Amino acid sequence: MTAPTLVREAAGPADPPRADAGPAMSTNPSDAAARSRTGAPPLLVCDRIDRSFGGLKALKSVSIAISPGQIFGLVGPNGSGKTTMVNAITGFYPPDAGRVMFDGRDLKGLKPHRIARLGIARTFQNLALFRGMSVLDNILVGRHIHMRPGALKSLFYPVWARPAEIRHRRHVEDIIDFLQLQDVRDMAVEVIPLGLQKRVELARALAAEPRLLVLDEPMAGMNQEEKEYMARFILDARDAFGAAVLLIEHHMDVVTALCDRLLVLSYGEPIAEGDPHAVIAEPAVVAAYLGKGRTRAA
Ligand SMILES: Nc1ncnc2c1ncn2[C@@H]1O[C@H](COP(=O)(O)OP(=O)(O)OP(=O)(O)O)[C@@H](O)[C@H]1O
Repeated sequence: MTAPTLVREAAGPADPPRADAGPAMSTNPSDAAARSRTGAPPLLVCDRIDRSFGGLKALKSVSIAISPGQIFGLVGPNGSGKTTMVNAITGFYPPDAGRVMFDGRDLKGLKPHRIARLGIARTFQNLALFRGMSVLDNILVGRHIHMRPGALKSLFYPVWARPAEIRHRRHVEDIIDFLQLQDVRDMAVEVIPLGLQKRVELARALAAEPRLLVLDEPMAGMNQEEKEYMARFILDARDAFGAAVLLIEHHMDVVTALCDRLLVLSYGEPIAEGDPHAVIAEPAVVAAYLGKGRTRAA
């Protein structure tokens, strides 16, 4: 198998605008930016999110808008608040202030599993796979949000559940083919290389059929070839499934190659947003990465 090259592909197809979509928050500049790329209203809008841990302000008025089919990069030095932002969106650490709207719906008060059911799937910075389970079974876990057997259905398990189970397995097999995991599908997940484990996490997220895919450092610890495969799979996933992607990544070559738009955080604050190539050249961004020019404010 030849490694795909890490090149920017033409933007993928956007979902047609949904008549009922789009929160009424068009004053947000990110919102306008998201809309301008595809013409579709944003799928995700985070409006001035704050989040503290004790006296530490991990996020200070962070706004994001992502439209269907867009790959949005979120970068920043270690501890700048990227994972906290992911946790605010996915319901693990609800914001102290600000709103998260997904497809026009306010996510306030919703638990992570309810948010997942609305169509947001994530991968974790540190792998969160089930050791002792096969690759196939780990990916099947991603289908659980679509498995809701009622008491009556359970009573007639063979009649109701079998066809559903076959459907779920077929969907998972398609994803295994899509991500080229056939050779390891029956292996215990902990014995396969890290690069493939990361791919299994992506597969599990895709199994949920998300409309927004949140990828927290999907290439951490990978060598160049593995990074190039993963980059190709992210682009293909966006194109094949029409999902929007929020990508957190430290590798700048990846970010500039994949992302349509980039937001940089430093000490929990947005310091630059826009075209990835332009953003990473901004003096404030260079200074943040070199650790110059700012002192941490609590
Ligand atoms: N559960 C928590 N309790 C206390 N502090 C936390 C918690 N989660 C995050 N923080 C703090 O919030 C700040 C932002 O952390 P976060 O993990 O969001 O940064 P990050 O940009 O994702 O960093 P990295 O690139 O190292 O993963 C850090 O100072 C971190 O120590």
